[in-house]
Amino acid sequence: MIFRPGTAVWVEHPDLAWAEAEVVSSPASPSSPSSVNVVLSTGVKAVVDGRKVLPRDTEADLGGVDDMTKLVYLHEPGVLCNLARRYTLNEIYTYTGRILIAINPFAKLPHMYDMHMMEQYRGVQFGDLSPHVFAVADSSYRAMVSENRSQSILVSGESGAGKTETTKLIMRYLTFVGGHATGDIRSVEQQVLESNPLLEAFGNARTVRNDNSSRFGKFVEIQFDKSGRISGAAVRTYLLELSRVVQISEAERNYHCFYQICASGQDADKYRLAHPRNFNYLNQSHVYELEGVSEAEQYLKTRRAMDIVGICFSDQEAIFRTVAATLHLGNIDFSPGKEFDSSVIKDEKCKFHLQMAADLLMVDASLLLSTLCYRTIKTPEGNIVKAVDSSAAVIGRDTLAKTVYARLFDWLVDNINKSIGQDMESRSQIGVLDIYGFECFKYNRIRILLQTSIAISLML
Ligand SMILES: Nc1ncnc2c1ncn2[C@@H]1O[C@H](COP(=O)(O)OP(=O)(O)OP(=O)(O)O)[C@@H](O)[C@H]1O
Repeated sequence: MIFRPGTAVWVEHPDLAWAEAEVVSSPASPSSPSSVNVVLSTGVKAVVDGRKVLPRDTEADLGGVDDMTKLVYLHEPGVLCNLARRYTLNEIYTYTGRILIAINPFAKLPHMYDMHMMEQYRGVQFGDLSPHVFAVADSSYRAMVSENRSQSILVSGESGAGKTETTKLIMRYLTFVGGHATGDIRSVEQQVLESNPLLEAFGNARTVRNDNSSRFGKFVEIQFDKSGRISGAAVRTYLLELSRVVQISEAERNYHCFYQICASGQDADKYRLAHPRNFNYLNQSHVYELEGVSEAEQYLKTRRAMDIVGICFSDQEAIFRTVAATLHLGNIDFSPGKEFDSSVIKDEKCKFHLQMAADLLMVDASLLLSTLCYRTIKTPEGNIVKAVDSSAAVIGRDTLAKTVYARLFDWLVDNINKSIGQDMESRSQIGVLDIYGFECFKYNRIRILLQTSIAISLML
């Protein structure tokens, strides 16, 4: 693009992402035909790559526009500048056509979500009022009723962007407009929310961006009868990040339940647990505590959530036995055996953890050990038992820990659904997909690459 001198432009900036500038001359020199001489709004002169210069609308409203399709230039700096202008005025929501962009306010805004606000958005045409998450929920509800078709709302964004909070707000609004068919005092929203501490204890962890990051995808399905009243709900979870059970990066943590059980006092003693620094699955990062969080209190909260969901005492005991067993399992280490490519348990300490893991899982300790140190290969002539080296034994141990944890999580979700009450014959549903947040690191692991590509393909 050729820019005439005096043209208002955006130029890429290492700290600000984009900076306001004005073209002085273009091209800067015959030897570099694509570069442009600009002067930034700070007065600094610069020569920039003309391919990274974008036009700027000098007449744009200083308060921003509520729908970005109204922008003269719908490019990255235009969008960012508009969102920033609105955010300065405490407008955290902006539309781009039917898409709602929400900026995390990191502050409580009760007036934004109270009953009065819900009344205001009820039945109002999308776009008639200021952008709001209730407008999205309302238009979805009305489309479901008038078209008699199920709807879904996709909530996506970076880790810590506010997806889970937004999902809760959508549920609150749907409960408000949909009521409950059976007149149950505990609303579906309440029931789904009451199960949250439980899901969070087992499926949330600290990441670099969020102390309470959901490490699983969640599809909350609100079911409606033919008159548009809520008749049930279900929570479907998927893609729990299992690698976290056995491997964590510095500054992150494993799932909350592990720290909670270590701080549970008598229960921790019963399961022969100690401070998290003593367990291989927890001490790969040195973050053991979260600011303002008492793990002992959280443990009681998780127990209470289990009571609410209707998990009986003996099942609760079995759940925490499994969690404790996972920690002991992670402390079983191996040394090379006498024979080539074989392994043996490393020392007395490891033998203690093996015995504990076996007792808690209610399996035979020597059988557990041989399962980890040997592999059975099925052949047409019969089974061949082959020893494995110590690194393969460690992989086997970690796979076992991840599998046990995955089964435990699925079992919990099944119980939550039984407690909430699904309507198998519902007429239509509104599904809210809270896809788990992607993270941007300098070097992204394959998991993050896959997560991000799923999030992007769902958005398209
Ligand atoms: N609308 C909002 N109003 C007030 N605070 C908010 C809002 N949205 C998010 N927050 C704040 O941001 C924090 C992180 O939000 P949330 O847990 O919803 O992020 P997330 O996108 O679900 O993250 P992750 O993908 O890591 O699970 C919340 O604990 C809350 O403090």
